[in-house]
Amino acid sequence: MRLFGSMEIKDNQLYIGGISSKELVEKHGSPLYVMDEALISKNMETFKAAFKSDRFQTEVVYASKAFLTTGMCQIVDRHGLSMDVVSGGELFTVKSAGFPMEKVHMHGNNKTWEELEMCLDYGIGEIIVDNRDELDKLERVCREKGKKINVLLRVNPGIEAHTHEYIQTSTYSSKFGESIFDENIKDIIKKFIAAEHVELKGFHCHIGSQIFDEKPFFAAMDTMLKFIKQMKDEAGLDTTVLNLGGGFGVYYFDGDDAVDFEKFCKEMIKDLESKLDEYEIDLDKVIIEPGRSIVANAGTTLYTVGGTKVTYSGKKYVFVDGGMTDNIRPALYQAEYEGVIANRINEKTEDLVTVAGKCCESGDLLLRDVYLQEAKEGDILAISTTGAYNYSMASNYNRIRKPAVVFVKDGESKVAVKRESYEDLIRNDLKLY
Ligand SMILES: Cc1ncc(COP(=O)(O)O)c(C=O)c1O
Ligand SMILES: N[C@@H](CCCC[NH3+])C(=O)O
Repeated sequence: MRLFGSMEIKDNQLYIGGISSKELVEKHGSPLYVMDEALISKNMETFKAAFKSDRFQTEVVYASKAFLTTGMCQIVDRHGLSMDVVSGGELFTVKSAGFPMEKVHMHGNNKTWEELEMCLDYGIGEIIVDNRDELDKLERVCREKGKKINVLLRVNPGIEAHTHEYIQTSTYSSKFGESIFDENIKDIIKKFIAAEHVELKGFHCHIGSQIFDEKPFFAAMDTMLKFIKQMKDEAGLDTTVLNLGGGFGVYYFDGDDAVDFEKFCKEMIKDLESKLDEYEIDLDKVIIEPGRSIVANAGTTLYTVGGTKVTYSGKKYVFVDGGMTDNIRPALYQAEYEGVIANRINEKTEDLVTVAGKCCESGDLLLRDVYLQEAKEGDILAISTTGAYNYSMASNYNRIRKPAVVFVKDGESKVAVKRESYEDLIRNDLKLY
């Protein structure tokens, strides 16, 4: 298993943030989401330092869908990043954490009336409007409240990125945004420009997630710049902000060629600057929205092994006390991960096993056909790179209690989310009779 951030091996054990896996599980129980705070901070600072230009303002917006808790909002705030939210729930969390509302960007392809009202009541910085109908909705809410709001229009530049089809967002049939190839696009932009309560600041695009190949990002950027020029010339677009979204691929398992985001951001800025000259346009601000690349490698899930089984066909399973309820990604995207027996990490990895969770689904598999140290009941299994889209996509299936989340740093662990209790499971249930 590749080690990230503060991970180290001492006394035959995996340590994260200066604490052994055994101590973490003894103190906080299992399964346990462990977040390496120093690595999250480092990633944020890297993005901030690398995504800078003398030519235009830049803004790094953390895509909170990847992982959001109140404590995470505090970390994002400490590092001066902005925040992208896509629902009333994310927005409420961010507001309740005391995060500055002017740095919040609201997304979503189907914002409800209630969510649009929240955006205006909370005074958020910007709404990314998904489509022409949403503009009408937003105008109505603004009119009723006597308020104005800055917006970007999400457009689809039609760039196919090589990633799982479920997480591509810029194919011609994607549900997100208005296509730049729509025959009415000029009129749509004019409608935005003419809108009384809405200030169109520019455009947003996001081509997908977990993308390794850098070419589609550059292609999207180029297409967007040409589109901006066209809209300036043909639709009278004035000030311009360009938000290029997120999607930078990270390492999960052997063979993944992660985007070096420091180098990539610098190249992106250089390319943008030279294209602005080439196309004779100016941008006021360029924004990126990394989610996964900030938190994925900083997360490790610790499980307790309940036992093993060899099937009639000879397949060996290791059973753990979590599964698809805390990590849906293998079942949803056939995602692959790396794992180790964290309390005997130096032992040889000679046992070919599949790690299964405890849900009533044959597809509830966390690691498929991997070599591990020989696992026994009571061992701790660590799976790395679970910081993004694990906790945030956790489910209620089989009423398995959701794990606690702890942040670790310099030998200290802080609980960021308490483990769900049995009482929590029925807290909102009402008897019908
Ligand atoms: C609009 C938007 N911005 C940013 C992101 C973050 O993407 P990632 O976590 O891959 O960086 C997403 C998710 O794919 C998204 O839909
Ligand atoms: N949830 C997805 C990615 C979607 C990103 C948000 N648009 C994942 O786990 O990889």
